[in-house]
Amino acid sequence: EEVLIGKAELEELRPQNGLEKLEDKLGVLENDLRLASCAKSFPRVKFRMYTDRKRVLVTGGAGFVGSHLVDRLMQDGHEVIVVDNVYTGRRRNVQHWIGHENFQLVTHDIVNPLYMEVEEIYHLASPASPPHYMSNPIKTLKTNALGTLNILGLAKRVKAKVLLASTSEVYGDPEVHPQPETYWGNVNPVGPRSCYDEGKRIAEAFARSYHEYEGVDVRIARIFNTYGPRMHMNDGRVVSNFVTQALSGQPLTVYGDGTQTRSFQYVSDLVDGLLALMNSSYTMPVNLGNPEERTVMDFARIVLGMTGSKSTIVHKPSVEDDPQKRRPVIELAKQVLGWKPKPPVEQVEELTRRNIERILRRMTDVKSILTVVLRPDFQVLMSGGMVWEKVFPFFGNFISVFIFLVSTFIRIKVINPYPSKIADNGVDRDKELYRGRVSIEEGLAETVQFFKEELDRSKDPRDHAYYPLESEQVKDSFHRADEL
Ligand SMILES: O=c1ccn([C@@H]2O[C@H](COP(=O)(O)OP(=O)(O)O[C@H]3OC[C@@H](O)[C@H](O)[C@H]3O)[C@@H](O)[C@H]2O)c(=O)[nH]1
Repeated sequence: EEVLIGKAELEELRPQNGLEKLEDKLGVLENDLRLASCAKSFPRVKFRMYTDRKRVLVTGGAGFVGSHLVDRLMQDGHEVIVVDNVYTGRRRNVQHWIGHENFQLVTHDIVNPLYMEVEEIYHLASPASPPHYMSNPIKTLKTNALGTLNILGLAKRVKAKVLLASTSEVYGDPEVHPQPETYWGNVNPVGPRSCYDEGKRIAEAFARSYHEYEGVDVRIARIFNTYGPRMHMNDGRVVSNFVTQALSGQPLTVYGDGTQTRSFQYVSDLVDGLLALMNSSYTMPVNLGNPEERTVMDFARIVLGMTGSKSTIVHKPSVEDDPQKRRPVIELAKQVLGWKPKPPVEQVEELTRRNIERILRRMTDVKSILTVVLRPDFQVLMSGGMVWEKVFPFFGNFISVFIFLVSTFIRIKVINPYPSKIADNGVDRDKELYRGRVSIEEGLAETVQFFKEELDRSKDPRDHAYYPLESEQVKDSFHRADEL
C-alpha cells in the first residue's frame, strides 16, 4: 500500500514538475525573443579567422565614397575603424554598421594626431565638393596637409599600408587631354581652388616622401568625378545639384555655357579600384575614373530625361578656374591593377555565368517562370535569347523578345522602376548596401531614387539628420575649433 501511495504522489507531482520546467523554458525563450527583437540586424558579413582578418582604418569613412568602401570591407569580414569629423560626412551613411562587433566609428578630426593599431589605412578624409572645400580654404589646406602628415606618421609608427585619396584636380585646368598620370598639371597655386588641388598635391608629395625616406608602403589614387547614392543633397556638385533640382521642379543650374566636360564614374567602380590598388604593390599615382566624357549640358539633358522632369535649364556665371575638360587615361590602372569601370557587356557575361543554370533549374511551373522572368537581371539575359534557345531551339528568339518587352513594361509601369532599393521593413538589411549598376543610366537611376528618398525624408519633421554646413553657428564654431 505504501508503494501505491508513493506512486500516486509521484503521479501527482510529475505533471506539475513538468509544467514548472516548461514554464521555465518558456521564460527563457520569451527572454530570448525579447532580446532578438531589440537586437539590431546587420547586413551579412563574411566570417574570417583572426589570422585572416585585417584591421582597417578609413578616414572620412562616414562620407560618400568612404561609406561605400566601408560596406565592402565590412562585408568582406574585416575590422573597420572609421575616423570622421562628420563635417561633410554623416553618421547616417554608416548607421547600418553601428553596433556591429567588427565596426567602430570614432568622431575625430585628423588635423589632430591619432594613435591606433591598424594594418591598412584608406585616407579619404577631406571635403571634396568645390563649394565645401572653398567655404573654409584654411581648414581644407590643414586637413590635406596636416591631416595627411598625421596619417602618414601613424602609418610609419604601426607599419601600416596607406592609400591616399588624391584627385583629378591635381591636373588643374588641363592643357593635355585626356590626362595620363605622367602629366604634371596646370594648377593656379593662388586661385580659389588651390586649397584643394594644392592641398592634394602636397598630400601626394608627403606620401611619396614618406615612401622614399621612411619606407612607408603607400598607394595614391587620383580619383575622377564620382557619383552615386549617399552624396548629400546640398553637396553642391553637379550630379547632386541636377538630380535634386530636377526632382523638385527647380531649374537646372549650368555654370557658364555648359560646354565644359567631365567623365563620371559610378561609386561601386571606384570602390573596386581602391581595393585593387591597395592590394597591388604600385606606389606611384594611379588614375581611377570612367573615360566616358560628357559636356555638362549633355549631362543636364540626361538627368532631365531620366527623371522625366519638366525643369528648365538656366545658365549661371561660370566658376573661376573651372577646369574646361577632364577625362582620365586609365591604361595604367588596367595594366597594374587589372581594373577598369565595368561596361555593360561584362556585367551581362557575369550575370549569365552565375544565373543561367540557377534560372533553368527554377523554371518548373508557371508561377516560378513568372517569378523569374520579372527579375531585372533575367531580362538582361533574355535580350540575348540564350535561355529560350536552349528550351525551344526554333522559337527561342521570338519568345525571348516578347518576354523581354512584356516584363520590362510590367516592371517599369506596375512594379517599381528601381527594384533593388533600401528595404523599408528593416528586415533585409542587405538591401541597404548599394550594388554596382551596368550603365550611367542605371547608375543614375539608383542615384535618383536615393535623392527621392532624401527629399521625402527632409520633409519629415522627425528627421534629425545633422549636417554642420547647414547651421551657421555650428559652421562658424567648427571652423574656429582648431585655429592657428
Ligand atoms: O550646379 C552645378 C554644379 C556644377 N556645375 C559644373 O559641373 C562641372 C562639375 O562640377 P562639380 O562641382 O561636380 O565637380 P568638379 O569637377 O568641379 O570637381 C570635382 O572634381 C574631382 C573630385 O576630386 C572633386 O572632389 C570635385 O571637386 C563643373 O564644370 C561645374 O562648373 C554646373 O554646371 N552646375
